[in-house]
Amino acid sequence: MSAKLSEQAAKQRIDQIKPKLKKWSQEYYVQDRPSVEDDVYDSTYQELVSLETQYPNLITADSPTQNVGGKLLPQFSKVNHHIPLLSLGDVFSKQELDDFTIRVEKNYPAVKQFNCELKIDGLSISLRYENGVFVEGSTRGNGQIGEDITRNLKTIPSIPQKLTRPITIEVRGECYMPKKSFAKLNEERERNGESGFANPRNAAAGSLRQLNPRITASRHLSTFMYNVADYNDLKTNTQSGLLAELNDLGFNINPSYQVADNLDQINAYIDRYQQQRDGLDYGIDGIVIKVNDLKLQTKIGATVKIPKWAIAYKFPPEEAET
Ligand SMILES: NC(=O)c1cc2c(N)ncc(C(N)=O)c2s1
Repeated sequence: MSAKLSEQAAKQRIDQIKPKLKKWSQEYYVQDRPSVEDDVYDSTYQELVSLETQYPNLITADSPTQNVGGKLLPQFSKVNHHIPLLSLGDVFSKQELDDFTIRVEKNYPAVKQFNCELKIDGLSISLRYENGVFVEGSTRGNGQIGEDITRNLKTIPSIPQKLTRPITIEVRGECYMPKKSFAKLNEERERNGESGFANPRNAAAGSLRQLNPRITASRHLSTFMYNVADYNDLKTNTQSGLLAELNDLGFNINPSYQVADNLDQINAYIDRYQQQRDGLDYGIDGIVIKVNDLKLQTKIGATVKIPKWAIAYKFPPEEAET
């Protein structure tokens, strides 16, 4: 929490921050060409959240903290997410992570396990299946309304057109561009005199939000699925079991998830993947720690924007390549 500013100073700072975050958000979500690194956006956003928490009367409806994500591209028809795609609360230190797990276990003593998962640096997507058949896919958009990109998603090999069981389900995950594909794409674009994408996340977003599915198909995109909009048709009652069941249904699941019984195991997982991230063929910008029991997730619930049973531990920004 920043040092306590006077209300007037806080208002001045908030009035400085909001236009910056809106500009950066527009660049990031709509043009896929951000002018600042994620950690600059994240830390400025957290400063706004901290100031608005200190002075809730300074929160305005147009504040970036009051809506998730960017504008929708008018060329795509819209999809209403009946169960909103939430964002994630972020922590930037192990102390803050410790505070999160202690708070959850204090308020919900029944919590015994967390599930640790890699935070994939891609574009959030939602896939809807009816009786086991892929019927609709969309971007997160602002969490409530997304863009219908079904035709583009149908070109991605890791997205099953038909599940191994005829169930009706809505699954959420991340679409990403492998680092090797990103490097080849930028080499090709530069050979053709086009500007390269800033990073694999922007390349994935730019490739998914193409009007021509054939361009999407040429971009070697892949997916890792990790959440379900509702758990009705599933047999499992844990997050780790959910991932195994999604895998059995035919989805691509990131295999690096791990159940943790205590904070030491969570910290060991974080250290392991902070070291291994450069060797992965996909970008990760942190770790997602979730209460493992699905019924407890539901009991703990969410705010209007983020789940209270999960947190994202964000890695420090990678050293800029000299
Ligand atoms: N915004 C979100 O809720 C999430 C975003 C992400 C992400 N980018 N990568 C992995 C996970 C995960 N394993 O849950 C989540 S959850």
